[in-house]
Amino acid sequence: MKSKNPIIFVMGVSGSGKSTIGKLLAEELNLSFYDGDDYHPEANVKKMADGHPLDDDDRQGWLERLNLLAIEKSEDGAIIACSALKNKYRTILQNGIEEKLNFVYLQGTFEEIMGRLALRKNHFMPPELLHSQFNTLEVPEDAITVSIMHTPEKIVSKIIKAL
Ligand SMILES: Nc1ncnc2c1ncn2[C@@H]1O[C@H](COP(=O)(O)OP(=O)(O)OP(=O)(O)O)[C@@H](O)[C@H]1O
Ligand SMILES: O=C(O)[C@H](O)[C@@H](O)[C@H](O)[C@H](O)CO
Repeated sequence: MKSKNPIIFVMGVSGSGKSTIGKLLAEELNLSFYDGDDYHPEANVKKMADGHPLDDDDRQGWLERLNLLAIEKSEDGAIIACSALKNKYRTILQNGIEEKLNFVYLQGTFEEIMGRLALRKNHFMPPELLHSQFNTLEVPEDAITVSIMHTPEKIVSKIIKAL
């Protein structure tokens, strides 16, 4: 691992496993975990729950909050789950941080992820929004990319090896 206390963003579309993998990775690395979903304003959560995808304007303030969180945690390190779908969103997350952030991209196909969303219970995000998540996604070129089709433990060990 390059840095002792890294800031690691676990990114990908809804249902790719950001919360599941992020929490486990945080345990393994003894770092705190923050779920980007908890930083959305209420209006964003309501919009998604009502079946409407967020747009760039909706995401702006949310990404700025997560950027501030990353700055605040730059000494201690942290694992942050955030969809970070577009290149320009990832640029917002990096603002004002000298050291390059680590992005881990959880890669899965529409069918693989839809299969999991269909089974997931008690979550505000409707599976119908997965199409727009994929349409918005700009696959990162310089992220640690791991297939979601392994056990969470295996995914985490692959990430740790790649860091
Ligand atoms: N590697 C895995 N193998 C099997 N099931 C998994 C794996 N990773 C996650 N899951 C399951 O897939 C579903 C989606 O995972 P999770 O909620 O962590 O995704 P997410 O990216 O955080 O979603 P969202 O962005 O919508 O909050 C959950 O039901 C979770 O238990
Ligand atoms: O950028 C986005 O569209 C949002 O962040 C979504 O990805 C949700 O927060 C999350 O995935 C739902 O659980």
